[in-house]
Amino acid sequence: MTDDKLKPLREQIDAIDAQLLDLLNRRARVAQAVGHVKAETNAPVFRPEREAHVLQKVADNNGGPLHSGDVQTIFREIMSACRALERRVNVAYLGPAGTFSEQAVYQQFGHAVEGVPCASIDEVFRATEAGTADFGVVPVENSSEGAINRTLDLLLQTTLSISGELSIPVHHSLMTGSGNMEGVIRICAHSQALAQCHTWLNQNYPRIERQAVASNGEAARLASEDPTTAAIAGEIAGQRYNLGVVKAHVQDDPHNRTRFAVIGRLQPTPSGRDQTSLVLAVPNKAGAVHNLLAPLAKHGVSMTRFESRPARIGTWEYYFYVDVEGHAQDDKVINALAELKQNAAFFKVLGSYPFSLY
Ligand SMILES: C=C(O[C@@H]1C=C(C(=O)O)C=C[C@H]1O)C(=O)O
Repeated sequence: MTDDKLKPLREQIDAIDAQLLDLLNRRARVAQAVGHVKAETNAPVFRPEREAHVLQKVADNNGGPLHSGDVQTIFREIMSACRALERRVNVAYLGPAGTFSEQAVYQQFGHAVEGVPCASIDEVFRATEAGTADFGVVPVENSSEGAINRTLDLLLQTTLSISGELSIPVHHSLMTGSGNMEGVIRICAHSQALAQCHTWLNQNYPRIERQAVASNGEAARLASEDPTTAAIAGEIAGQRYNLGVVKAHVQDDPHNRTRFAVIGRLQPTPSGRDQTSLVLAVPNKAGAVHNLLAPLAKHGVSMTRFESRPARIGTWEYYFYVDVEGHAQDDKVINALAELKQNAAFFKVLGSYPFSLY
């Protein structure tokens, strides 16, 4: 009876799917043509400002009932597949497979990319600088634990630019091979993850040893090989290593998120909704930080982030990591940066890139 009613509706869906498939392949052929034009001039395959534009347009034009965020996810994957016909881009990230960094790669580039898992954040920078990878994805900041210092230090020295940013929700689970805690004598995770679950662990497993390891993916791998080890990691890492969930959502903050930067040689052109990241240092004298930032207000440039990091030269001097709204090619940003540079003892533009949708 139900099936009788479903049959004509499913026939409609089949007919629409056939049209969608045809349209998708028409789009793909145009992307191939774009690829040929780019190949002639050696132009970059991945254009984040153009992809940001396409995603903004589909959200603006979306008449529903599909949610705009879901439509954007679909179009992210369509563009990823089309881009892969031009060339599959390689993206380095903090591995092993199954980490939140890998999830961030797919959220930014879609799934039609070649992920290059690296053993450390340093190696992500090295692989991208050496050209083994076209881009790298590195964690910059966690909403509970603050800045990822190693990334900030490496950004200071690198010849690469920031060409994008994104943030993803970070939910941790406690997992073991058996799915329970019997016989478990240690809980492994990356030090950031242990810190993000600190209160929960103190309340629930105060007597079990905690061991920091290179990544949550590595913790999941260890737990899969040793019944006395539990891992704290994302569920994707747990699935990859066949772990059972003892308890989901063990992070202290339910809204825990991590922000990632995309690093590469590409310097995106203005998309209309951009952000610029800078590093600055000031001479060590009274009022210096205030003077340093005054040009931003003067030229109407909003600051969206301000982070300090010791210069580690033995004195109380700091590098300031500053994000501002706008692209380094926008007139008011050009003027503000020129003045900032005059007052700064150190000045580096890390990159201008489209504002993240996430
Ligand atoms: C097709 C292009 O190449 C890539 C694929 C895009 C797409 O599928 O819409 C958009 C930007 C590029 O990352 C392009 O540059 O227009």
